[in-house]
Amino acid sequence: MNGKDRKREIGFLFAWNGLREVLKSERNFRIHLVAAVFVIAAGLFFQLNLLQWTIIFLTIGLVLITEIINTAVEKMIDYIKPEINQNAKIIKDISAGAVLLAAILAVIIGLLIFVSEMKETFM
Ligand SMILES: Nc1ncnc2c1ncn2[C@@H]1O[C@H](COP(=O)(O)OP(=O)(O)OP(=O)(O)O)[C@@H](O)[C@H]1O
Repeated sequence: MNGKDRKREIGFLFAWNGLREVLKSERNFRIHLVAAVFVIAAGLFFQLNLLQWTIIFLTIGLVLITEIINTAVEKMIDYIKPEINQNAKIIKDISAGAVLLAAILAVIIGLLIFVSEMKETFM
């Protein structure tokens, strides 16, 4: 393996480490993951089409990725400004706001897809 490949592999390992850290330390991330598993199970039950699956996976990704970035922001603020500080508060609140928005969008998209599927299947 040449130096460039080795560097790329190490970079990948660091990134993987980051995901493991979020999984280990963030309860909300684990809750979102469990929710994603339920949504995928529901998708299999209702036999979603290609477009619906694409939207579902994009939405799951949006929620998980915003949660990961929010965690990075929180950890960065805790590192550079561990004491009570108004700017630290605003930065964390804005970052948490991104997760909230993604979660609200996910609920709306989930309702749009699954309510129409339920109507077709059960009514
Ligand atoms: N250094 C700080 N100075 C002022 N307010 C802060 C500070 N740190 C956190 N806060 C306030 O507390 C809220 C919660 O921050 P915290 O870092 O505990 O995140 P959290 O929402 O509990 O996230 P998690 O549960 O994922 O760790 C922030 O949104 C902010 O309003």
